Amino acid sequence: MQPIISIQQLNKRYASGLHALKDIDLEIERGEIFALLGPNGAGKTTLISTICGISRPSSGTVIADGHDTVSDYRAARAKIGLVPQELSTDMFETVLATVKFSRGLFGKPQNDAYIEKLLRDLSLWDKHSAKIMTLSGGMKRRVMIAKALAHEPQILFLDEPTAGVDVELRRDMWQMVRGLRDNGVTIILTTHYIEEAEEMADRIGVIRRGELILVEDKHTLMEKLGERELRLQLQQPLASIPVALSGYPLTLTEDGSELIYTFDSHSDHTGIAELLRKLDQHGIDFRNLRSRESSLEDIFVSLVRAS
Ligand SMILES: Nc1ncnc2c1ncn2[C@@H]1O[C@H](COP(=O)(O)OP(=O)(O)OP(=O)(O)O)[C@@H](O)[C@H]1O
Repeated sequence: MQPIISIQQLNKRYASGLHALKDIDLEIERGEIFALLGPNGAGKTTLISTICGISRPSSGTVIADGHDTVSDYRAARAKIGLVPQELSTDMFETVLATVKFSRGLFGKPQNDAYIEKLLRDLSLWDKHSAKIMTLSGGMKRRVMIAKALAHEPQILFLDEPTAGVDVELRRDMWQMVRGLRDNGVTIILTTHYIEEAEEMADRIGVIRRGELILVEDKHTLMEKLGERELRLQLQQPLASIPVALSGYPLTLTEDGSELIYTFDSHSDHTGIAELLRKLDQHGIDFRNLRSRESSLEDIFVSLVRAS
């Protein structure tokens, strides 16, 4: 299948001289949820703005559903819905008028049935005649999504969709985004909440200092880079790791109460049995043993830290 977005050798230099995007190559598959991760200032918003045609590339091309985002801007933009980080709308307007107006901006004929379905899908229909200023923060965010989808785009960009939102609302948002994907919308989101990417994304892209350093299927990424950790809660705290154990990948917690052993989850030989024997030989008793797999967060932190 043809990718819905195809980005080739994309570069963006700001007037200040800052090289914000460096030789980005990326294809987004139709119908996927793609999460773009990166530390502050990595270039996520710049990448989204450039794909959406809001910011012009310095070089390279972006094709959105068959249309070049520079030479065929209007057609490309019509395929895209963008939910920006900041709430940006007329707070005195009603929900329905706001969403209808957005559709009109793209020259689409009025379609009351579509707008009603959209508002119902986003649990906003009850509020269609309410002024936006009277809505809760979560509802305002939904209105921003309804606005972005008013012209029936195939692609939806969500820039930090749940920043500052409480856990419950975040889960609602996730469910709603999945619902949109099930209706055939391709979704690209940026997030600081790694948990969000872990929960939602089919694929993950990591951007660091303007470079896309990794694009991978989420499960493959977690399998490939994941490590397991064994934590041994000691009966007696240790002041330091005994010399006899210095050859093992062990760390001691600051208070000396836990030994942490890290091992490759795919290796046939974990070395755990041998480690436990050694501990026994040296009279190190433990009262509890827990194992944990590294999360996407651990993987992400190690990726962006590596220089
Ligand atoms: N209009 C602009 N002019 C000059 N530099 C800019 C402009 N917009 C962004 N930058 C710079 O480009 C770099 C990338 O910024 P961008 O906002 O794309 O990062 P981000 O990954 O979205 O960050 P955050 O997670 O903080 O939102 C930063 O160094 C930023 O200061």
